Amino acid sequence: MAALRLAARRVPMPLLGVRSFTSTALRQSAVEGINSVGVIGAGQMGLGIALVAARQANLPVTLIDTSQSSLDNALTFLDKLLAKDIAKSRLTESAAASIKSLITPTTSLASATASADFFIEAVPEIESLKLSIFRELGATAKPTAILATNTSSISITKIAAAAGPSAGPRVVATHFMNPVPVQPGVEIISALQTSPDTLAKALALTSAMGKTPSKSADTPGFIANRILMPYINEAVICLETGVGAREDIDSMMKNGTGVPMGPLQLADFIGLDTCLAIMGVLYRDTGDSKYRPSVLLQRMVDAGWVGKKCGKGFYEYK
Ligand SMILES: NC(=O)c1ccc[n+]([C@@H]2O[C@H](COP(=O)([O-])OP(=O)(O)OC[C@H]3O[C@@H](n4cnc5c(N)ncnc54)[C@H](O)[C@@H]3O)[C@@H](O)[C@H]2O)c1
Repeated sequence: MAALRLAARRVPMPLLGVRSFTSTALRQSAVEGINSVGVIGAGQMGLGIALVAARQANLPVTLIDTSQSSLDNALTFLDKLLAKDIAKSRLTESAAASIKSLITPTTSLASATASADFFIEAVPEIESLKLSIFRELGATAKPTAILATNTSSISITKIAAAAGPSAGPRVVATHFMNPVPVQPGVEIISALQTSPDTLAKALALTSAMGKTPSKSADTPGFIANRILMPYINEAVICLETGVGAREDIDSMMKNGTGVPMGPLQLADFIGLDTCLAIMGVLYRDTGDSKYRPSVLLQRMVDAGWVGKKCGKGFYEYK
């Protein structure tokens, strides 16, 4: 339950009104050699990662998404998050404006490859998509750039192989927890190819982003999802087989284990498509039937009811 207890923690945001934001020219990087970050994918994880890179590490971020509407939604959400912190006196208006000015949205990956020293990929959990992005990064990013993935379950070694032999040692996983601005945990996963320098830079940058990194081996699900996903999957099986109603399942786990939300609501927040993809990897890569995804989870995804991000999952969202 360590992962769940972690999820229950609420971390106070630092008072950034007193922090000085400097111009790009004067900026002192928190991590040697890392002066700018490229975040690929502006969904719920990518936006959060971009925000903490700008806010905590004070680094300029290029936020790349192939969908203009995803970028528009991300910027609207960013404004909302910053406004909330201004309203709670956790941020001054000028600090919020500085943070926002550090984030540059674009639909073109090519526009970031010449400048970014550290990429963090956060596109959907689709293996072929991630492999094609790392193939491109391996061929076009700066020869010193660190290439990190936020994958929840896909083999980092396979992703590093796609980047090619010269880029492979610079590939690593920085697996942030959701919601990124709130959760302090991040898993750092090394591929077989990852060099000690890449690992050190990933640990240093995530620490500068205000996170507490834990190292994990490149095994299916790593630490967090090896523990969390079977728990969520079992909750869906409980619903499917009539062991309990959704409210009873969530209420029991919430009030019985001290987590901030029950497993079905948490699945809605993560995205049922993401949960299904992770269970699929755990099942396929271990061959162990204890990881078989629940039929109901598959059917919810078939229906397009993938959780909070689409307005409907196990619960409805406006
Ligand atoms: N949701 C979670 O709780 C959670 C937690 C930890 C890790 N992750 C992992 O983070 C990654 C992203 O998850 P998410 O929940 O943010 O997904 P999401 O669906 O919210 O966002 C993905 C974004 O990627 C964009 N995209 C698709 N193809 C692209 C491309 N070729 N180039 C650039 N952008 C592209 C989409 O337009 C979308 O905006 C996944 O690998 C997921 O497993 C998710």
